[in-house]
Amino acid sequence: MPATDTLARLAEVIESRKPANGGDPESSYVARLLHKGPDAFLKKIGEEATEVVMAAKDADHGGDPKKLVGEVADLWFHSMIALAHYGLTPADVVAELQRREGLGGLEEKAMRKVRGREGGE
Ligand SMILES: N=c1c2ncn([C@@H]3O[C@H](COP(=O)(O)OP(=O)(O)OP(=O)(O)O)[C@@H](O)[C@H]3O)c2ncn1[C@@H]1O[C@H](COP(=O)(O)O)[C@@H](O)[C@H]1O
Repeated sequence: MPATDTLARLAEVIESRKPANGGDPESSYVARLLHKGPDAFLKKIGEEATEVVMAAKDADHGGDPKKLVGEVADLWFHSMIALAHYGLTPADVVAELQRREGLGGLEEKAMRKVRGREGGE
C-alpha cells in the first residue's frame, strides 16, 4: 500500500478529531491536543524533534538505528496535527517535495542568493 495512502487516511482521522467535527478530548489524544491548541501540539513537535536527534546520536554510538523509526513516526504524526490545524494536508507537503524533485539543494540555495541580491537592488 502506498505510504501516501496511509498518510491520507491518518489525516482524515485527525480532521475528524477537530472540535468543529465533534472530536472528544476525553476519549481521543488528537482531539485533546487540538482542543488545547497550538502551544500544546507545537511543544510536542519540539520534544519529538529532540527525540529524533537523540535516537540518531544513540545509533551513532552503537544503539539500534531502528529506534529512529518510532521517533520519526512520532514527529510526523504530531506535525500532521499542526498541518490539520492550519488547514493543510500531507498532500500539500508531498506536492512541495514533488515541486523540488530534481532541483539540487545547493542549486536551490544559489538561486535564493541571486534572488536576494536582485531584491536588494
Ligand atoms: N499515530 C498516532 C500516534 N503516535 C503517537 N501517539 C500518541 O502520542 C502520545 C505522545 O507520545 P509520547 O511518546 O510523547 O508519550 P507521553 O510521554 O505519554 O506524552 P504526553 O502526551 O504525556 O506529553 C502518546 O500517547 C502516543 O500514544 C499517537 N496517537 C494516535 N495516533 C494515530 O491517531 C489516530 C487517532 O488517535 P486518537 O485521537 O487518540 O483516537 C490513531 O488511530 C492513530 O492512527
